[in-house]
Amino acid sequence: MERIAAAPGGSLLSLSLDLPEALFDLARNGRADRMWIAPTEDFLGAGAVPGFGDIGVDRWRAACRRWVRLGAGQAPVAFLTAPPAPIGGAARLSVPELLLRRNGGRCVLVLTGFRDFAPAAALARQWGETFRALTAPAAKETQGAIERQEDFPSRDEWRARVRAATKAIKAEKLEKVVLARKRVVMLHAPIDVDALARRMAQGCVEGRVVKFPSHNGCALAATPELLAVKRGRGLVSHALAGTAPRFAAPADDAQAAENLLACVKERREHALVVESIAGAMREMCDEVFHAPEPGLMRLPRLQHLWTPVTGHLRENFDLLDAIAALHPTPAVLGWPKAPARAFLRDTEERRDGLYTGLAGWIDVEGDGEAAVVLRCAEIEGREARLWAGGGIMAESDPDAEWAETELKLTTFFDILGGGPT
Ligand SMILES: C=C(O[C@@H]1C=C(C(=O)O)C=C[C@H]1O)C(=O)O
Repeated sequence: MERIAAAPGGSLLSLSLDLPEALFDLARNGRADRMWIAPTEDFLGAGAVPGFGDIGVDRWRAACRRWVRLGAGQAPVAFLTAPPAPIGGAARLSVPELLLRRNGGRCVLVLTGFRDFAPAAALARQWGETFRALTAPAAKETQGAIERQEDFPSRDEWRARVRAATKAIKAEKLEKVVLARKRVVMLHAPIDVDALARRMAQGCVEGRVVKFPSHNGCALAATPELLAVKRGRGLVSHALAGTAPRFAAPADDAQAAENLLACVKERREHALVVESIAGAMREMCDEVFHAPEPGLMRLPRLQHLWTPVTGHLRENFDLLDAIAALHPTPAVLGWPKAPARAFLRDTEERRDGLYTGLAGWIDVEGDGEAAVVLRCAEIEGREARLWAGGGIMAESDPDAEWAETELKLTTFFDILGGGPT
């Protein structure tokens, strides 16, 4: 309290405290506004520092230069989002009042506030309240059965949309466009998003579970796609495009993988993404590298062509520059980007919530991660709006694309209770 009182006014102030693991688990079972649960690292956020709940990149950079840091030394973190692919654009940031971080067996609580003329005790009281709200016992878990569901567009409309896209591609207006569709699922009882997030995190092979507030509720995803990971000067972006189903029988599964790796259409679709990412990275990085052939990312229902692209960021470029340059990739928008965007605008595809947008975190040193929000839903009360899409190329078949999006939808639908787990 004395050190807080002595800190200069007009800047953000953070206090990091080591946290016993049991308290971390308590908070994880509580009501965090924002969650990032990944194999190597978990973040939970509660509350937002007044005036820093929705800030632009410049304001964040200015705040980082003056940040007063007390305590155990872990860097404070902001959560970031960027709009869905057809819009794209710069990230917005939110500085949590309370951040819980677990990595490498260490749990830390970072308390952040704006140091103004109010007494230090007022700041401490505010942190205490947010912590109690976060760790208050959760209501008993309920999971209503599915009452009804509907697909938008319908299957017939989807066929027409895919045909319109392949026609535009053949007319050489563009090379690829990512079409998406929505399933609106209504449950009998309000959806307990935190319980759902915990269930998703338990068996999550997709990589990371993210929960973020969105315009009309909250976005929840188990996403396999990382747009940008920065540690020090190292930057990695993962090209993920080209999809095949998984099969229970190992021989069938291996055959599907072989076909995917050999398929000219899927390889071309994937190569567009790799070339676009590598091109954007060369503007900011030295030593941009990727393997000449894609690998496979194998998920429970799907397998994807996958190429990590790595580079060393040059001086003066950071994670937020990388996001601005890379988002959206042709994996979720299409190629070239301008006609793909125009096609989606003219055909009035409106993506709810954060689907194909970004969710991530960044620390005051500029390290962080941004994931593409896929295999997700926007949840509001009893309703979950699930989204899935796929890259359309000249030779795409509407029914095959429907089947692919159907499999992508199952990642979330199964957890909601709609199918086998
Ligand atoms: C658009 C989605 O996925 C993207 C599209 C893919 C494809 O077209 O093959 C594969 C992975 C993702 O980059 C989605 O899951 O909704």
